[in-house]
Amino acid sequence: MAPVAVFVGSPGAGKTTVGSAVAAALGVPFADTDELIEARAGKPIPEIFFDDGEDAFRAMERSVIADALAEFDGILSLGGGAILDEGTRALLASQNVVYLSVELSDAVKRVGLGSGRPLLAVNPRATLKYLLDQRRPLYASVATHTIGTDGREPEEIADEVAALLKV
Ligand SMILES: Nc1ncnc2c1ncn2[C@@H]1O[C@H](COP(=O)(O)OP(=O)(O)O)[C@@H](O)[C@H]1O
Ligand SMILES: O=C(O)C1=C[C@@H](OP(=O)(O)O)[C@@H](O)[C@H](O)C1
Ligand SMILES: [Mg+2]
Repeated sequence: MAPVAVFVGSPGAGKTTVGSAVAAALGVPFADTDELIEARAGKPIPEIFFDDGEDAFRAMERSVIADALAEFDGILSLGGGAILDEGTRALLASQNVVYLSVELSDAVKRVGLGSGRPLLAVNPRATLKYLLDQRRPLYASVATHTIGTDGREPEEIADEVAALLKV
C-alpha cells in the first residue's frame, strides 16, 4: 500500500486545500501530516516547536511520513518544511510527488495573518522569501509533477491534478 500521491510545496502553496479537493474528486481518503503529527504529539504544532524545538518536530514529521507512506492509500499532504530533512527526501524517492509551486506575493497573501505556522509568526514576508529561496531546489528535486498555482483558484488546480492522477 502506498499513497496515490504526495503533495509538497511552500506554506501557502495550497497543499492542504488542493490535496483535500483532489482526494474528494478521486474518491480516495485524504491525510495531512501536520494533523497526524498533532495527533501523535497530543498538542498543536506551535506548541511542539515551542516546547521541543524544530529538530524534534522534523524527526516526528519524518517518522509520521514513513508510517503514512507504508500504510496510507490516498492523498497525503506534507508540511512545507518536510523536504528539509534528508531522510524524508529519500523516503519520497519512490513516490508520485506533486509539487504545488507558488511565488512570494501569492504565498504571503494566502498565509496572511493566520496562526498555526510558528516559523511565520514574526515578519512573514521576509521569512517566506528566505524559505522559498532555500527550498525551491529541494521541492524540485523530489517532484514528479510541478503545478504552478499563482493567480489560480484551488478548484481549477485540483481539477488539473485530479486529471493528471487519473491517467
Ligand atoms: N490557489 C489558491 N488561491 C487562493 N487561496 C488559496 C489557494 N490555495 C490555498 N489558498 C488559501 O490559502 C491558505 C493556505 O492554504 P493551505 O491549503 O493551508 O496551504 P498549505 O497547506 O500549502 O500551507 C488557505 O486559507 C487557503 O484557503
Ligand atoms: O514550512 C514549514 O516549515 C512548516 C509548514 C507547516 O505546514 P504548511 O506548509 O501546510 O503550512 C507546518 O508543517 C509547520 O508549521 C512548519
Ligand atoms: Mg498545510
